[in-house]
Amino acid sequence: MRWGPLIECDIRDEARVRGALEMYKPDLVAHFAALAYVGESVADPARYYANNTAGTLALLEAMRAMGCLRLLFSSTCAGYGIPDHPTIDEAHPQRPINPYGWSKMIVERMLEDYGKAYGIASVSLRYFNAAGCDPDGEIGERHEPETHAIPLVIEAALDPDRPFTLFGTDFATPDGSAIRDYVHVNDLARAHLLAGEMLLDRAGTHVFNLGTGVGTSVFELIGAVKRAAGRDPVVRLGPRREGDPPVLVASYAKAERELGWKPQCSQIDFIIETALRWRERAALA
Ligand SMILES: O=c1ccn([C@@H]2O[C@H](COP(=O)(O)OP(=O)(O)O[C@H]3O[C@H](CO)[C@H](O)[C@H](O)[C@H]3O)[C@@H](O)[C@H]2O)c(=O)[nH]1
Repeated sequence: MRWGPLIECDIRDEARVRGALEMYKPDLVAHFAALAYVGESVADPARYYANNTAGTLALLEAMRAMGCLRLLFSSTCAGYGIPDHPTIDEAHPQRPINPYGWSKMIVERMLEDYGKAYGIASVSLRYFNAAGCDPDGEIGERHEPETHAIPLVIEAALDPDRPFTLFGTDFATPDGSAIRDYVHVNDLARAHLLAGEMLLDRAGTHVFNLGTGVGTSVFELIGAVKRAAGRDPVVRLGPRREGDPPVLVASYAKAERELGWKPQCSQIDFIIETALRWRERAALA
């Protein structure tokens, strides 16, 4: 498949999106961008509903108007809320516990309805914890402000003046810290290619978990950074962050069965190694 241009624009600007669709006449649209900070969504839900939910609605309307009827949507595991059991498949009920999760779950609902009423075919990819960087150290994540655990633990290992605050040590997990399923961005990228191929000849509304089936606690993350950086990150123990579920781990069996996808480079040590390489390179730039 040939992938078209990456267009950076406010998707709420329907006229601009229509213009881009008019110019490129794509067979499908992949919509990656979103606000994705759990804590921020609790403090400022309006931004999340405006960007993630209303923005995707405007995008869908532009697509419908221009006759582009396939969408690849970056969704999230945050829709699962507090899971009933440790490893979750796509049939697990969706009941988010933060506005971020709701803002995306509503889009998934819209996609069902748009599929039935207007024939929009879609794949929602429910990312678990997207992590790691391009192994060459050329592409990585930089958020302002940074809120994600991996870059912050790395920062705390490299700069003792920027300690890492661990949010919650009283979860019902073996070491008391929250468990997440970290999946390397290159594995996520490959899933998009496969899902895009699938959408070209399959109608309907589809959802897939993208995770590894392996959970890593925040304490284990700190241990992995210590191994990679050769230094102890400075850590402070803090209270839980509002909206944080204790455990989120994916079953990716459906993606394996229907997309032929499985994680290939999401071992936690590799994720940390690539994130550290990117951070060191970015510091030199
Ligand atoms: O300074 C920090 C930052 C994070 N954490 C902990 O580290 C874990 C991972 O936190 P991140 O902020 O890195 O990631 P989240 O799990 O909050 O968020 C991720 O998972 C969400 C679902 O809950 C969404 O999918 C979201 O897009 C994705 O970034 C959590 O237990 C969090 O409490 C800390 O202890 N201290």
